[in-house]
Amino acid sequence: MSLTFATEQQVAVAAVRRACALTSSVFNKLVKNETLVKGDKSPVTVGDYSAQAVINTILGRAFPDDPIVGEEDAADLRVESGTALKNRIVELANETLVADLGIGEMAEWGLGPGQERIPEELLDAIDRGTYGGGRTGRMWTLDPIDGTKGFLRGEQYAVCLALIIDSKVQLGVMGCPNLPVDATKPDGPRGCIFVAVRGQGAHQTTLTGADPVPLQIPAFTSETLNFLESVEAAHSSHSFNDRVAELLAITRPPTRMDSQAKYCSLARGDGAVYLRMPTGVGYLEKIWDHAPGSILIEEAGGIITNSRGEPLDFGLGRTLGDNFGVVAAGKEVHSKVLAAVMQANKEEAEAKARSRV
Ligand SMILES: Nc1ncnc2c1ncn2[C@@H]1O[C@H](COP(=O)(O)O)[C@@H](O)[C@H]1OP(=O)(O)O
Ligand SMILES: [Mg+2]
Ligand SMILES: [Mg+2]
Ligand SMILES: [Mg+2]
Repeated sequence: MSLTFATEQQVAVAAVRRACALTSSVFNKLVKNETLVKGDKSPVTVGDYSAQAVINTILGRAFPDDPIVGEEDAADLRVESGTALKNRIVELANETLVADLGIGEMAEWGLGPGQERIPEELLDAIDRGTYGGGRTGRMWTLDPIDGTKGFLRGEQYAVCLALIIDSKVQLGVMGCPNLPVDATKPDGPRGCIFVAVRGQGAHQTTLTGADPVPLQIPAFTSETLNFLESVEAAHSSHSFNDRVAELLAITRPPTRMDSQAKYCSLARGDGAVYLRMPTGVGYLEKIWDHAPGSILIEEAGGIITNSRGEPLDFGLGRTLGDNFGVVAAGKEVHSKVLAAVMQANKEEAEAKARSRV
């Protein structure tokens, strides 16, 4: 393991880039009967499974000893009723793995012509993602498609991969195939990869790895402040954000966007604050939904905490534990937002107490 994580970065970027090519092609070919419904009712597509198969295959070859905390598992593909889906996933994953080598890619990672896997190897690769996480050791965390709802709507989604060592995120790579390269040109070219390495900063490239641009969260004035928030009202409280915006006298409307693309947008200054407060249904946030985004924000000069001002804890297992939300912003803005979040929380608690008497 090198201290600069140069190889890890190269492998992670290659894995995310290939997965982005796959998910884009799945979207273009997507037909309804290729969408499964998982126990949690979230739309799980053929894209989730095949992207996880591709990324875990590459990680497994490059770093055979590293465990992976991934969102998906192959259980539904190992039963008779999953055969058609499995065949489609095997075909797509292999198509992606055997594509010609791109910039910085190596055949020894199992990439390039002639590197097809048998179905069992690909299902096992998906199941490399079942690691439970924990306080110590080196591990990857993967969300093959974050923002499945955005993906299915043809809007924002992200392929998200991070390396965690002893509970601390050291490397984050996110691919956003539908994100405009330049937010001021929404109709311009789309597709970006975001990379952050602990102590080495953050940058954005195109999906092919071209045109690297360093990322630094800019300063915002009270007139330019605005929020980035989920599209889905079930995923974070829109009304809470409205109250915080009111307390901060924010006049610009929030930008609603699915997935960790919100972290990417924040890191390059498209929006000023990412606020994600629980909706009160007991949902626990997963580490793969925040690990790469959190290092991107920190390396772009920002701060990310929960609503109590504490750092997110990536050492608790597959989840972040008790859900106190997420507050991410540039350094100066973060403290102001946190104070307003605490004020809005206090008001909510007081209103609840009043309704009880
Ligand atoms: N009740 C919930 N509260 C918060 N996040 C949720 C909830 N249900 C699902 N999610 C997760 O929110 C993330 C997307 O967030 P956003 O709406 O900001 O794009 C997804 O990872 C999604 O998980 P999943 O991938 O299992 O669907
Ligand atoms: Mg999901
Ligand atoms: Mg997710
Ligand atoms: Mg997902």
